[in-house]
Amino acid sequence: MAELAQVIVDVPTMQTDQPYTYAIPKRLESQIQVGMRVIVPFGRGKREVQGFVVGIDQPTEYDGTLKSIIGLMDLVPVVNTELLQLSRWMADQTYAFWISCLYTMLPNALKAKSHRVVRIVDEVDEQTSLDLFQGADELDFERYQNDPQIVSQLLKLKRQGKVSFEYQVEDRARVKKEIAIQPLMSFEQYEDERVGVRANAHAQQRLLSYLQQIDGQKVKLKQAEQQSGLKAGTFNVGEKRGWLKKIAVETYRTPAGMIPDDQHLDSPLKLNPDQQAAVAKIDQAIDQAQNQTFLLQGVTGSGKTEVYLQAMAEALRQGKTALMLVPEISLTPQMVNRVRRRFGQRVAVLHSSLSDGERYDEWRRIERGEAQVVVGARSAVFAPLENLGLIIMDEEHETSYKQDETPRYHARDVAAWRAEYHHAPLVLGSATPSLESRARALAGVYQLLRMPTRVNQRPLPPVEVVDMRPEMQRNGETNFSDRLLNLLNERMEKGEQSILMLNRRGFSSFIMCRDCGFVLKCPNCDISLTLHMDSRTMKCHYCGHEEPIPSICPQCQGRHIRYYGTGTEKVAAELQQLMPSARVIRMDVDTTRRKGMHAKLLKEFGEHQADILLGTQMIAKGLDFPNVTLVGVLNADTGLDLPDFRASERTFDLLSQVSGRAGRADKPGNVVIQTFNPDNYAIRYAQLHDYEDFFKAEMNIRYQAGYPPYYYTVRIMASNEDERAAAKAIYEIRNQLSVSLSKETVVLGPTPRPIARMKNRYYYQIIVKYKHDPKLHALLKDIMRQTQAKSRQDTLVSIDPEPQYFM
Ligand SMILES: Nc1ncnc2c1ncn2[C@@H]1O[C@H](COP(=O)(O)OP(=O)(O)OP(=O)(O)O)[C@@H](O)[C@H]1O
Ligand SMILES: [Zn+2]
Repeated sequence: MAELAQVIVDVPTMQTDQPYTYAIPKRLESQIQVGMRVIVPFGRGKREVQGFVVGIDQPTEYDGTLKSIIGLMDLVPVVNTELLQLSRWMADQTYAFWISCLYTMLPNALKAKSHRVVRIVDEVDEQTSLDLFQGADELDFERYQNDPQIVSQLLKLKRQGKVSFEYQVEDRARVKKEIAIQPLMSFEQYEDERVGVRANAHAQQRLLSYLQQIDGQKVKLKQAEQQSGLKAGTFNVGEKRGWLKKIAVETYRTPAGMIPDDQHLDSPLKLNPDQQAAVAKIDQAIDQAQNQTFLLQGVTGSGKTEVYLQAMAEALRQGKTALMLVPEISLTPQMVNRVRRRFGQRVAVLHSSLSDGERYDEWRRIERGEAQVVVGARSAVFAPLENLGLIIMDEEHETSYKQDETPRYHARDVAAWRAEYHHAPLVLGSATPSLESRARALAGVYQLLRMPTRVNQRPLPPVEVVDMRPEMQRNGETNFSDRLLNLLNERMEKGEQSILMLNRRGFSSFIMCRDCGFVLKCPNCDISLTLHMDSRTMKCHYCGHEEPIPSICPQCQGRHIRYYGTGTEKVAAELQQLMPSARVIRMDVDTTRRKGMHAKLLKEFGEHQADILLGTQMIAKGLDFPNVTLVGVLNADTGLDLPDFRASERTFDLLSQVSGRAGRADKPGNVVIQTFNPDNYAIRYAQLHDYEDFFKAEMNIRYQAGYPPYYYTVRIMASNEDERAAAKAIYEIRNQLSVSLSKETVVLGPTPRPIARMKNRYYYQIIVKYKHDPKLHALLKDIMRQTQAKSRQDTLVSIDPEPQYFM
């Protein structure tokens, strides 16, 4: 008789994308659990790979031919039952390997081949310490994992809280330690010591009474120094005299910013009737554990955040946990701070600019149940929260919720899956919902909650559209219309602030030779190089290729090279010339590259250290500054010409979002939108703050053209360094599809992808549009399987369900 485990191995190919059966050695039988990582032999030779245990079978008779698991990587599962199921569903939905989905859910620190150590975190008796740890305070678990006696001893110590198990990938992913002091004597013993110490040795006397005061508890040294007002040296003396001992205790790295302590939290605001109605509906769903999806459609400044916060509070009151997703969290420090100020220590924050160590610490706080509220960007949707009572997705229309590499999941779908698993409501919030979500609300699949007015009946700011064509004729090339400049000056005189946005969507600065028209392109990709003034180079945004800015045209040797496109730098320079006394903060990828810069610049602006905040799209979202009464969009139309059916929707969203930053408090606001397409419908409806009519117009266009939400879409791409091979592969796929798909399904292409060459590979694509095609899913899985099997041909095939971009 033997127990068998089902293991998904870390060999991401189609052939291995299924559980393999391994025998569980006797010594591991009592410890192994589903969701743990293991080391197993794989393939011929002595190759050892990592894997995840995804199932353990009933003991069976077996003939001894199976390979055995070599060792355990974990003592507790790193993936719980829910996430394991989710990973499997996700692999199926996104045409990705199961193993890739499993790793996607884990923090980096647990991804690479990790190394485990066992550390003493609390006193263990001397014998154990000598026997097991040989007097040191940590041991290398790798060396002992196959010794059942040692393992069981360690497990016992772990249960007693005396040792911790840690995964080490690199130093930065280590558990962080801090020195603490541990009093060694009783109150009376300290009393006796005091008598022995000279009365004028004030510091030592103070230390003794401090030690009495903390009553046997260990206190972090830094904190002890603060509380007692004593210097580190005094604690050293105390240690020599045997009054205390220094120990290392585990601490968490807290990402950016202080967490307020629980006495200084914000209290909830008094809700207005719309907010109240929304919160009541959501609370009811939480209380009754109803898996309902709500679409909270509230104009900018309608107080959606307060609705989120109060609904999350309800989930906590019910003893449940809450997950809040926000797009690109580093761009919304204000939002994170509001959540932290409301829930304090119970909040964990997850986002991409955390270091691996910080992320790992936050993950552990969640996994251990110490944090019950999680705020984070896309991948936070996998936060190992148990007992979820509510999931919120703010700005649900944002494309950053879709991952554009494998596994190509959309966080909205994953959130919906988890909400269903936990019988919890899901709240999708936006001022400008995606057409897909709004259509679902219309069909009654989602429940629509509306907040059509701003808090306290403040008006939405009037929006003026300025046609830049006559402006240019009058004033020559400029980024500032007379109207915008007048308003900017007026605001400055009144001591009010302005936000200016330079729309960089689908747009880059490039150079062109005026004599021959030559444009400098990337040698590896089918795209022009972007000018970067800060590093004085031309860069490719796809492959990273970099070269100096040419002063002579490489084609005709002419000297008339011109810079096209407008960067924030150039606009800032023009602004400084037009308004010499204005204090301007510039915010773009260059000025915010360093960690924490984004938050710092926003803080400065919030403290009115500048009159104007000039930035790219990154300033459009979520900012709430009461003193901002003017928003200017310098170029509204740059995104409109992209070969993408969502171009108008994105432009409308962006303009609505950024307009919403003006006049949010008592002072009324104004918005100026500069454009070369003043009659474009996306711009006109944004001017009128008219989501409803934009929705109708855009739905009509989508209907005519057969695009989402009337159809679902899948993009299939094939790439190869050899262009003909890529084309051949995509035609084969096309043929295969056309044989078996339903009549209603439309296959567009094959065509070269709009950016046809990238990193020296040629790309071809097919777009499949379908309404209901029962065979498609299986067919696509087949295609995936076949193309993977033929991998020696060097053709890569990817399948992207509901792509957000078609470039
Ligand atoms: N019930 C309330 N009473 C008073 N002030 C409120 C109330 N609800 C929200 N506010 C305030 O109104 C402002 C706007 O609210 P909030 O930022 O939540 O809006 P929002 O709908 O999330 O906006 P956006 O979509 O533009 O980010 C905030 O300063 C918030 O503190
Ligand atoms: Zn390139």
